[in-house]
Amino acid sequence: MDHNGAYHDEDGKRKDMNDNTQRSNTRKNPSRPLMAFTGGGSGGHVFPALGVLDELGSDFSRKYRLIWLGSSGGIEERIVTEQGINFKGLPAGKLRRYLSLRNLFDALKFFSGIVLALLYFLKNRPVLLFSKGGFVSVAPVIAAGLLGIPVISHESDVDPGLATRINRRFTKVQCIPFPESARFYPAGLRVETTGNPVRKDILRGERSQGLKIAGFDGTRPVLLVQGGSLGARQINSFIREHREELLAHMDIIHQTGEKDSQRLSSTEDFQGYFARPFFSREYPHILAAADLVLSRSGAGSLWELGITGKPSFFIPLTEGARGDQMRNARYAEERGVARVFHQKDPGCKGLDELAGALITAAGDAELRKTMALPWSEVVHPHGGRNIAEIVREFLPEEEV
Ligand SMILES: CC(=O)N[C@H]1[C@@H](OP(=O)(O)OP(=O)(O)OC[C@H]2O[C@@H](n3ccc(=O)[nH]c3=O)[C@H](O)[C@@H]2O)O[C@H](CO)[C@@H](O)[C@@H]1O
Repeated sequence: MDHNGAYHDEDGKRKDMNDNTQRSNTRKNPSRPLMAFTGGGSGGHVFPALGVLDELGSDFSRKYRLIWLGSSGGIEERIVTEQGINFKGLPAGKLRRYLSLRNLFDALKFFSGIVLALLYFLKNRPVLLFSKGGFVSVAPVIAAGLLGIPVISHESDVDPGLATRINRRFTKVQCIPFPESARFYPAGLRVETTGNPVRKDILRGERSQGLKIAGFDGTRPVLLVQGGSLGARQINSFIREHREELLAHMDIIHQTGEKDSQRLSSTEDFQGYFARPFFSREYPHILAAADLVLSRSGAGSLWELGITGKPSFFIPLTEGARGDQMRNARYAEERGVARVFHQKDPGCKGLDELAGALITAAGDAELRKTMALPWSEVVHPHGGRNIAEIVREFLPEEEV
């Protein structure tokens, strides 16, 4: 990729950043060494790896074939193939924390995932496996560990998820977001505080483009409401309840997720309200148009809102989750860059205070500036570069 953000294909032809084949690696050339990636279950387990690939650059994509091992039909398959990266689907169950007959089927899927990954690796011998976590990553990581293929693992959250905890036995280097996260890993494992990688497109969004997509004229402050890669029912209910009150003070762009999109976008005739299930290539422009953001506190969103300096209001996902989003959100709030709201957690402001807080911030540009300023002390844009340096340590010398 050159400094203008354009890529060059194998014949040296320049490609625009909006070209779907920008990371194109689908041309088969078996003589090139293979680098494998794994992870999935949500966008948060895929998008950060694109930030690492951006830093490895077009030279790397010319010299290496890339393969992503994920669950067939999962969100990772769509994101990765959209980026022109080869995808291999593996059977992957869910890791449930309760008894269910489905656990038996999922255990079978899990073991067949290990066998399939072993067979794939034996045949194709990748030089390295980069794991972005999520349960689907466990089988390939175990297979790589058994075959002595080096594994670099990256965890985006303050504390590791179950997949990362299992994977660390097979991992050569564990990359973490914050220095405070190191305490969750055993002594003897090489742990590197790299930060979280963010895909470069995120910094290339244009406000005017975002306003155009939403059909807004930019005279009123814009609130972006987003629920992570899958949408968020609780946030959607909040917006349904308070939409008219909020629309009296601001325009709203709302990423609803697929499940709620019908219910919310059927009422799209509200003036100043624009809803879509998911923003794909437009997302950086949509983010650039936002003056303030109401969001889940997945680690991916947290870093992207941070490096683009957005005043942020979080409703962490807690139902059925291990509490990672609450810890991410609190980490940001303690450092003064976000406000955290929750229905049940007594340590947070209640949702009944949220509409008022958003209206106050929308009407006060100085307050928004004060809220956004300390972000640069919490996150940084070098996560991808830091991880790319570690990746290079493991590549055969003549290929780097
Ligand atoms: C339900 C679940 O397990 N959530 C986890 C998941 O978050 P999840 O994937 O839901 O959310 P994240 O905030 O981490 O990532 C969302 C990603 O989606 C992208 N985006 C979002 C909206 C949109 O319209 N278009 C778009 O491209 C954002 O740019 C971002 O990169 O992984 C995170 C990182 O491991 C964890 O912290 C979360 O706890």
